Parts: sequence; structure tokens; C-alpha cells
Amino acid sequence: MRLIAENLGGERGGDTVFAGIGFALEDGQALVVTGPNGSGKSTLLRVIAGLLPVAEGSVKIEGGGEAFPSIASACHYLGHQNAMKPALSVAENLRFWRDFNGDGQLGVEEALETVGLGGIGHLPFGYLSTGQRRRSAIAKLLVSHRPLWLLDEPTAGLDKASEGRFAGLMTRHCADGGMIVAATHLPLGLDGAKGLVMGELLPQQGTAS
Ligand SMILES: Nc1ncnc2c1ncn2[C@@H]1O[C@H](COP(=O)(O)OP(=O)(O)OP(=O)(O)O)[C@@H](O)[C@H]1O
Repeated sequence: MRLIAENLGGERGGDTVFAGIGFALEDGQALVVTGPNGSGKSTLLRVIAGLLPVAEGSVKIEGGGEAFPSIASACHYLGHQNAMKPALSVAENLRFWRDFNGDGQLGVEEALETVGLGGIGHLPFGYLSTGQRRRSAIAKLLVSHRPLWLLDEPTAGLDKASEGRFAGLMTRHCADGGMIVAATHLPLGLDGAKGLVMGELLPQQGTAS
């Protein structure tokens, strides 16, 4: 499977945020997207996920077969918001996402143990600390199998041990043939990842619409 972006452009509020982005990821590869605040990292991830329209160029999956014919069907999108209901328990949230996205390698309890949250599945998500919320959102990646992980500042709010644990999960995902596009201000511990630096278009913002 390949994720291919060609001459990709994205807009926000009618203004060009980025343009001319090109990359190709193969099975097992990761792309780390960096750049200053406002340079368009989150916009790029949302365009790839299909949550925002492509302004120019293209981004597509090739070789996904019947199981993953499109990026939407092939990806997990982990945004700044954790996309979990505060009033539902952590386990109920994860069961919802597993039912919505399909089964994965791990059950809900196993996934929670893998992110260091074993035994707290019964608690309302809204009771959790910031780092615990992020870790339970990361567990969503494990309860359903999606080959492409789109991660927006995935380690924001995590302690050192959790950062290390998540680096191991990302490395294993790639070793199993998965792909990752991650926007970050922090080192992610993804050895051998490709890099993309956003921001060159900042001075031109607003001139393209
Ligand atoms: N809904 C919106 N309408 C108009 N402009 C927006 C909207 N959302 C974001 N923007 C603008 O788009 C630009 C890119 O924002 P984006 O969130 O993609 O940047 P980022 O690189 O992810 O930043 P950060 O490092 O702060 O997370 C910014 O100038 C931002 O103000």
C-alpha cells in the first residue's frame, strides 16, 4: 500500500495555508511533519484524512484493495481533541470506536493495559487527567485495525514513560507494515522516519484566494 501526495494544497477560510506538498509513503514508513505554529500541520492532516477539501493537487491511497479502497477507510485520525464522550466510561467509548471502525488486534481491556491504563475502563472519560485522556485516545488506535495512522501532536500532555510506550507502539505499527503521518513539536522517537517541514508559505498567506 502507498500513500501519495502530489502538489497538494490546503486552504483555511479561503486563504492558502500550504501548497506544493509532495511525498510518498510505503508500507512500514512514517512521515514526521514539523513547523511553527500556524504553518498548516493540522490542516495538512485534516486534508489527508478527508476532513477538509483538497484545494489543489491530490492525495490518495494505492494498493489498499477491497479492504482499504480510500484514505478514509484506511486511516485512524487522532486530532487535538480526543473524540471521546466525557459522560461515557472509557471502556464504553472504546467499544463505540471498535464497533464504528472495526475490530483490531486487541480487545478494550488489553488496549487499556497496553497504554498503561488497565483497571480504569469503568471510569467516566471526563474524570481522567489530561495525560490519561490522551492515552485512552491512543488506545483507539489499537482496538481497530487501520493501516494508516494520522496523528496530530499525539504525545502532547504525555509523561516520559507514556512517550516511550507510545514510541514503541508506533514502531511496532510500522514494523507490522503500517504507515504513520505525525505532526509534532516534540521528538517522537520514530527512527528512520521521513521529514516534512511546513512553513515556507507563511508570508504569502491570504494572497491566493
Ligand atoms: N477554521 C479556520 N478558519 C480560518 N483560518 C483557520 C481556521 N483554522 C485554522 N486556520 C488558520 O490556518 C492556519 C494553519 O493552522 P493549523 O492549525 O493547520 O497550523 P499548525 O501548524 O497545526 O499549528 P500549531 O503548531 O499551532 O498546532 C493558521 O494560520 C490558522 O489561523
